[in-house]
Amino acid sequence: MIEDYKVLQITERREIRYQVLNHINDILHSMGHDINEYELIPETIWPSTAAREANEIHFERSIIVSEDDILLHRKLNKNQLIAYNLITKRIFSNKAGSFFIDGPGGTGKTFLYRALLATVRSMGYIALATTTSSVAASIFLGGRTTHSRFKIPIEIDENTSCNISKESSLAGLIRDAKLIVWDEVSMAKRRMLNVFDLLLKDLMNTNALFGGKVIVLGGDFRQTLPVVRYGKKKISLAKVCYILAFGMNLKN
Ligand SMILES: Nc1ncnc2c1ncn2[C@@H]1O[C@H](COP(=O)(O)OP(=O)(O)OP(=O)(O)O)[C@@H](O)[C@H]1O
Repeated sequence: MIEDYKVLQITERREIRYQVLNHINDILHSMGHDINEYELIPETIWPSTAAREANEIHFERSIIVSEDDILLHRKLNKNQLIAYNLITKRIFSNKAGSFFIDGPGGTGKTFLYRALLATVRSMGYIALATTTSSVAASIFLGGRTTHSRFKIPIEIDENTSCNISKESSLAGLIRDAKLIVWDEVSMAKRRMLNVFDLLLKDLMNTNALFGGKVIVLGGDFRQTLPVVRYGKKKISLAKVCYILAFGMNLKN
């Protein structure tokens, strides 16, 4: 490998060594490892952005669901079970579906998402868990902010699009996802929904809402429901999503 780098006319030995270690680290990252964990070299090698992404994708594709989570669906209450059955039916019949779990904090939304994610993942499929805020993202296994998972810029305007190439492994992961959960959607800018919708349409090569995927949005929209651009019109999510209202507080 060192000889390969010499061809690139890098003359300094230290720089060649550094480039080679970086390259090895990138390969290890694609397999879910990091060169520093082996304690073979004194310096710390930081992974490149591409390697970090490869590592995350490896993680998403190999999530192991705990026994407890696999059994969560058996504990669902009546409202949660109705939602769970409707959503899983769409997922496993390969049909599109947009659902909106509408409920204030403490009404069992997260519990339902965890049951759905566990069911899909335990069958070897990809399910992506995202939330608008980073604090909430940490509740889920593999949880990420929606901005970071779909590379949606923080500052968005009419012309914003996501920074994901169609050929990238991240695009492949999103295309493969049987389920995408986005909690706290009520805290996101409305335009973010449009950008998300356009990304999925583009990746799935279709004009169907959210690329024809099964999408579970959640949040508390007592006063307003967000709008999303559908074709050329802007329409309320209430018109295109199956709304499932959770009302009873389950805390304590
Ligand atoms: N079916 C259930 N069986 C047992 N406990 C449940 C069930 N559903 C929810 N809970 C519990 O009720 C509490 C509130 O549920 P959960 O966190 O899912 O609500 P939430 O709507 O997501 O609220 P928040 O937005 O504040 O997180 C949690 O402690 C959760 O473990």
